[in-house]
Amino acid sequence: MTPHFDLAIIGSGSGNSMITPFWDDRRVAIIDSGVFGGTCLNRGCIPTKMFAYPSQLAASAAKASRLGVDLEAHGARWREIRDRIFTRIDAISDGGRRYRDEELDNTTLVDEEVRFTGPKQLTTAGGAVIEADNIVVAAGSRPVLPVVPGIDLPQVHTSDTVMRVDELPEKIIVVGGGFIAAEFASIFSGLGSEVVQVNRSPRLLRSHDDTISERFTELAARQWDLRTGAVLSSIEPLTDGGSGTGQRVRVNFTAAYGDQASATSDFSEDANLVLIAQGRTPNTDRLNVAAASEGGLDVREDGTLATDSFGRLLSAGQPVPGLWGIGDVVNSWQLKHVANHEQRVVAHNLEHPDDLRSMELTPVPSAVFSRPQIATAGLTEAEALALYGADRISVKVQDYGAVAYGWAMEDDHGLVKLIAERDTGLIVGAHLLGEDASNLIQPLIQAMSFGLDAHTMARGQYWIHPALAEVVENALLGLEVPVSGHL
Ligand SMILES: Cc1cc2nc3c(=O)[nH]c(=O)nc-3n(C[C@H](O)[C@H](O)[C@H](O)COP(=O)(O)OP(=O)(O)OC[C@H]3O[C@@H](n4cnc5c(N)ncnc54)[C@H](O)[C@@H]3O)c2cc1C
Ligand SMILES: NC(=O)c1ccc[n+]([C@@H]2O[C@H](COP(=O)([O-])OP(=O)(O)OC[C@H]3O[C@@H](n4cnc5c(N)ncnc54)[C@H](O)[C@@H]3O)[C@@H](O)[C@H]2O)c1
Repeated sequence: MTPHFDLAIIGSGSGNSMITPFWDDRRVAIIDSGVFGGTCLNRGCIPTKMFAYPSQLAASAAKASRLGVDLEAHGARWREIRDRIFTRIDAISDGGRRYRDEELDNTTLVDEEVRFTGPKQLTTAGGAVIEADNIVVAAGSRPVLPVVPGIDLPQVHTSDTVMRVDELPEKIIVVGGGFIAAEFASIFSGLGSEVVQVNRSPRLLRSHDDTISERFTELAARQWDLRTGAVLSSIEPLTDGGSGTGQRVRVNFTAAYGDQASATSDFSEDANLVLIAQGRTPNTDRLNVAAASEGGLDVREDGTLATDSFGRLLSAGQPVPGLWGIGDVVNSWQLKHVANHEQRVVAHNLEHPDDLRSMELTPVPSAVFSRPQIATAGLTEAEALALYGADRISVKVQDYGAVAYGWAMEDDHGLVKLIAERDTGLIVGAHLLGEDASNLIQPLIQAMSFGLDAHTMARGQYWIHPALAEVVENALLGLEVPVSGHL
């Protein structure tokens, strides 16, 4: 007999948190053909930050000498760092898997690839059919690999595998200029690898505000070998072996803009390891969504599945009863805190069909845990200019180096850039680059989320003196916006 569930969830990342106490007396299938716990836990947010922190410590030696302190980094014990990180992570993944598989009576773990074979019907790779009244698609995304000769060589990695290699690579080539490339170039250069980063466009982190993107590109070029205006064309094994960690590869790049104004010409670099970081694609194509409803599910141009604001999957623009979507497979933010919010909303909506709630949180913030860190929320200056026009916004760039704690740090690069509506003082964009940017931005996210205007935020509370947060206070005070009653 075909097993029938009240709820089936495809994906054990954010999908695993869908199983609230409401389901205790109901039958739930949690389906994942990969490692239990999904991307963030096993190969995403968490291990990367666990590598970023020791890397930052190693890199602090150079910073310290500017302040008259002689520190020396004697190298990083890669295997020890790797094993500390994954001993912890693998135990969490194994524990979560065991809990769902063995300890709970109401949940069934299906560790196979599934695809839709009918409305509310899934079939596993092994041919087992599963039916469920409700299906939540939380199938995530995966790295995009360019189709070039040599891409299958064992020296070529993505973020899925690079954190588990046996040796710290002597030399690594990072291909790409987004979040993942920025974080791994920072991690490996901090730990002592020679890093060459190659990006197609002249600027790194191009989706960020121009001031941030320009400053980060400049700082990256000071810390590792940055080449821009080039694309990967092929990778070939080198027969002479090379020193250090196994056989090296030769990585060939072509000038991205042909004969045009680019200063770059074709070039090759040898390395022990190549990291491809050219974006992630939603796992929609693994699901056979054409069979999920009459007429199939709606797929957006970027490959994500379309949902309404309640998280219901759509077919011809209409919600399909019982089908829901969360996370990277439905939104292009590809951020864990966004997936978590969507999960909470859909969990509520499944439990309360007569009181549906919308995904409502704005703005969506993010941080790049690179060296230096970057944090952002809301509109870039270019977006604000296009939306409001120059005379309706005020922009302030405040350097870390201009506040007391910045003097203590002898900071020469950190900045806070704020964009606000001139007539209301509401903050519409916040962009930070520098020490602890991922934490410093949080009060700005709070103000933007709750509609607090810039002057009230600056003068309606104490700012601890002389904490680094004064850089945010000063940026707020530098905006040309209405003055509140606070002194
Ligand atoms: C290197 C890296 C660093 C990151 N750092 C951060 C960060 O610092 N902060 C942040 O907010 N975000 C970060 N992210 C993004 C974050 O990890 C993702 O947004 C988040 O994990 C997405 O969760 P999800 O539940 O949508 O999908 P996932 O966690 O990817 O879960 C999807 C699961 O579905 C399974 N699956 C897919 N298709 C099928 C199928 N057909 N059958 C069976 N199983 C299937 C997969 O095996 C997978 O386990 C990072 C990502 C990467 C790659
Ligand atoms: N700290 C974080 O929150 C964090 C960290 C890592 C990843 N993530 C999430 O994962 C997503 C994926 O990260 P990512 O760095 O792979 O993607 P990304 O979109 O941030 O960057 C992709 C890079 O690849 C380049 N690229 C794309 N196609 C190319 C092509 N054909 N040829 C040459 N270059 C090309 C782009 O120009 C860009 O520089 C991010 O968008 C982010 O949402 C978040």
